[in-house]
Amino acid sequence: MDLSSLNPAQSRAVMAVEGPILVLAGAGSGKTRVLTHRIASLIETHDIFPSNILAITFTNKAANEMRERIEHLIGPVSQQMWVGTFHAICVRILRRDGDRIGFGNDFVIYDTADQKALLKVCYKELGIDDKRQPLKSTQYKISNAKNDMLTPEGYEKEFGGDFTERDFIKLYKRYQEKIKQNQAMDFDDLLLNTLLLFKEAPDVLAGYQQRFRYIHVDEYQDTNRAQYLLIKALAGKHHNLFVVGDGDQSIYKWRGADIRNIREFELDYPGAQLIKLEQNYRSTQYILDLANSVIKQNPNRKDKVLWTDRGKGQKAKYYKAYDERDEANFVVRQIKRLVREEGYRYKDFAILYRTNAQSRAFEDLLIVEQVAYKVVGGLKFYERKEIKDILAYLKLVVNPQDDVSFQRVINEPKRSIGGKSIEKLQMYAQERGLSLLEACGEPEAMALLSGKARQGAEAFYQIIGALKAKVDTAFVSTIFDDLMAQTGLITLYEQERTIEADARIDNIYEFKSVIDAFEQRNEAPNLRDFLAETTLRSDQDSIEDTDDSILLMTIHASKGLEFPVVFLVGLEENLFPSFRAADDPEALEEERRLCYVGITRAENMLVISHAMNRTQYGRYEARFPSVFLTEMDTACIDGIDPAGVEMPHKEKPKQSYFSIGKSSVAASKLVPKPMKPTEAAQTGSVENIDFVYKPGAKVMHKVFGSGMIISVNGSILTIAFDNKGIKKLDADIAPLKPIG
Ligand SMILES: Nc1ncnc2c1ncn2[C@@H]1O[C@H](COP(=O)(O)OP(=O)(O)OP(=O)(O)O)[C@@H](O)[C@H]1O
Ligand SMILES: [Mg+2]
Repeated sequence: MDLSSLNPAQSRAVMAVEGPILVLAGAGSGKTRVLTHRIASLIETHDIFPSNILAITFTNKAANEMRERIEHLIGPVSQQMWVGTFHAICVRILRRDGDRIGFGNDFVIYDTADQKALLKVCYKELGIDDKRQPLKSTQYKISNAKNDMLTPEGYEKEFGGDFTERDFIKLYKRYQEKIKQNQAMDFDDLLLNTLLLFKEAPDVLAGYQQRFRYIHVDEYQDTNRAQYLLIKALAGKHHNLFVVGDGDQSIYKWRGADIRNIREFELDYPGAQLIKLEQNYRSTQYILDLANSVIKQNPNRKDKVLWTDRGKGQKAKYYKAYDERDEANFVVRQIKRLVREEGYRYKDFAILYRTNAQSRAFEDLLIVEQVAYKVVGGLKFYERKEIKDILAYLKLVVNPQDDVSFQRVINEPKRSIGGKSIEKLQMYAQERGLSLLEACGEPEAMALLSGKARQGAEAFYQIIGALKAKVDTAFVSTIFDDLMAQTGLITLYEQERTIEADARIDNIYEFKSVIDAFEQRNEAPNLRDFLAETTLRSDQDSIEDTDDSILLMTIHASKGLEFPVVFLVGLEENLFPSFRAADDPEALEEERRLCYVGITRAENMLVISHAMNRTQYGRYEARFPSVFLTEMDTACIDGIDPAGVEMPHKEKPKQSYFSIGKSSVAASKLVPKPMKPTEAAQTGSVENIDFVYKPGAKVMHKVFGSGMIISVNGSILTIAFDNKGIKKLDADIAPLKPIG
């Protein structure tokens, strides 16, 4: 093992083999790197079998990187090593041994959208009004209960006395019954059921304890209770547990992460070695000092030393924007300049923001400017309708019990099966303990449906049946091709001849290439594993190294990553820190840690900005600069007034703020149409400004180029394109931008 690329403290961590070890260190000090090196060293120097090693990472991207690096070092035997996220590891365990707690290895995994669909059914059946008990909050509460290891019964015991909890308890119970009936698990169930398995089947646990002699966990500060218990169980025999983390980067408290797990590691694992790393290899000194000036405002933390020999570097740049469009304009102008003058590539830049909705202003401009960009975790590929439809078909092929998937696609494409028919099927199925798909195989049930619906249901049953027969022998790609041929999904979209349908077809082909890649990567590719992998895909996975694109993402999604240049935008009160932190000191501390994470992603250059006015939830209003700006050490920032940050002003910016070269966004042609804050707005995924298009206005289309609007009918625009003739497009979906 070559240790020359590690500093003494890092080498110590790599060479400490037995017993519990905690590496506690600030951002960019090489924690993840040490973890990877240690695994390689176990195999290379200490002759540990790869199959005795478990490594838990925070994202699938990190897992793949680790696997690749280790494969590079030791070759294909690394395949026997288990590397993955908590969820992926649990899936693997449950597929092998879930039968011991009543799960076949065919169970499907429900993502948040599936969860929502299932909850809707529960609301309906129980007659509970979602205005009184909002669906989103139920979803959140169920997840929290599960992270705290509370089953519906456990929850009832604890909180049943409180009448305001009554509806929630009913919903949680019904939800859990149904999910079990469907042979499904949501993300939290994966952890919970693994723990349950270990409790019910101690021999199974003993087997894994024996197998995983060396256990590793990255980003330990963000583990929740269930994850903590899982590690504790697995490490229960050999106690060779190697965890790395940084209390200052704990940013998932709202999802149940418990910072005590890291603080009390030495109590939980007596005799633990503590190793601290102090040299930072990522950033220059100004950036580190700036990060430190913010995080040191948090009470109850141990101050850490972090130094770098990369030199002082450049001070952070500061920009006070007039509004969010001016902010975007500034950022894009800077990026273009740096590419032009300093030899940066687009992929060297990351724009980090607090909420997803903020990406919109940047996207607007980047499209007009024709600069390649990627929104990480924004509009997720796997959340698009056509992809979810295909996934639902495939899930149903694997698991005929999956009623949620059945309802999603039974009438997609149209098979004349409406709500009434489904209700009839449901009644029939319920009485006999069948799934909806199974009911379609019963002549008696079919007799209940009208002629057309019956034909549709029978055809559907046949399609799924024929595919199911191939599941164990055929390639995933063959099953996919068959599915397309039998359902005619692509053909139908082709007949639509709209841009949206074309985009959907593109996405379906893109999906096919996902399958191809999966088959190339795996020795024995099968549909079950493929579905597990796609459902567990995390936000960071959409980043591809080869892309030369600017990356846009939330600070949460940037954890563990690094970029040569970082733009940290929207440093405003009630945005960053979030309005939720207004009168909650603990929430404010978490926001501050998030700010620390954001700053420490930067290698060479950091640019911070805020806007004096912003449209949020449809209202254009004056904004106050973030408290974090006032905490930052001004000696590390260029262009900021050391006397403090000024309050908002309302003067108009110079015209140049709005224009970059020829293709400027003409602010005057756009009439903002206020939108109500929706449920989605709270999760940050809503686009908060919408534009009214008028006849006569010029627009730019991503594919067709420039054109002029001839008429407007609702959201349907008729546009005469300069080179592509006249087309009708839906303003809500088409990749269109107004141009001046
Ligand atoms: N000894 C070293 N020599 C050279 N480069 C190093 C060394 N240690 C770490 N690095 C580099 O420093 C950067 C940061 O390392 P790494 O991502 O492992 O830090 P981290 O502590 O995990 O950061 P974070 O807290 O953000 O997850 C990486 O580019 C890594 O390759
Ligand atoms: Mg790391």
